[in-house]
Amino acid sequence: MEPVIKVSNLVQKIGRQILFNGLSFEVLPGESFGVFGLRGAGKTTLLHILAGVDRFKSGQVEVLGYNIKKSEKFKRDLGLVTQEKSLFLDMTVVENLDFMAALKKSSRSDVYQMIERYALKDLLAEPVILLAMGSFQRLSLACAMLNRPKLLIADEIIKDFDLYSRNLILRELRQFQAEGGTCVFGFSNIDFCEQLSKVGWLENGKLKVYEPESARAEWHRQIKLYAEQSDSHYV
Ligand SMILES: Nc1ncnc2c1ncn2[C@@H]1O[C@H](COP(=O)(O)OP(=O)(O)OP(=O)(O)O)[C@@H](O)[C@H]1O
Repeated sequence: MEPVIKVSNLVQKIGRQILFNGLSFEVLPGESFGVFGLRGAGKTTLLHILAGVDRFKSGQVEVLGYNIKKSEKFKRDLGLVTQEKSLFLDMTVVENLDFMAALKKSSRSDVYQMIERYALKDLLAEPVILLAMGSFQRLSLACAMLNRPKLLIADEIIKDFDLYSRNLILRELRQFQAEGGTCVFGFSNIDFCEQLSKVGWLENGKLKVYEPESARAEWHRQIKLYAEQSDSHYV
């Protein structure tokens, strides 16, 4: 099975800081790969490299069969949800969908399907800036899915928002994977492990791959160790 993502010896520097010191890993078709790490570990930077947004210092990155330094064709089959608000805030919901659909050469029926699937019908005339966080995230994912991608890259897709939006988004992600889609998520809440098939843990410039349950166990081990060390300072 050819990997959807193949990263070999990836090095990234920001100023003098070495953020990635030779990362190598693969993501297989249909996998749900979560990139985990503490604040500033480089989750967003790694996702942006995989999406072809950020340049990188050295190493090789292949996405959907393309060396991303040589070809941008992989972007046709990519859906992206970034961490910061990445819709047009001063346009309405339907204007965002229409504009994204035009860029991605999606059909009218794709737009209608997204409106239906992401329960956006009653929000079409709303300016995006007025949307509640859950609705905003439903629209972000709908826009990312307009081109029927093979690979979804999404940074902190589940946030602290309403349960309806959370359940709808998780349902759609499961459906996407059931149809053969591959996902890469950036996440910082360990409970998100439930949604994943693999976890890539970023720490000190390296990435270690865990089964989700082992990542959760490692997180709780570190928390316990940290609490014990903090307690011993006060003895
Ligand atoms: N454009 C930039 N200029 C300078 N420093 C940057 C830039 N982008 C990222 N950094 C630094 O690189 C490091 C990694 O940032 P990144 O946002 O990728 O981490 P993260 O794991 O996603 O963090 P968070 O959980 O806070 O989102 C941080 O130290 C950040 O300050």
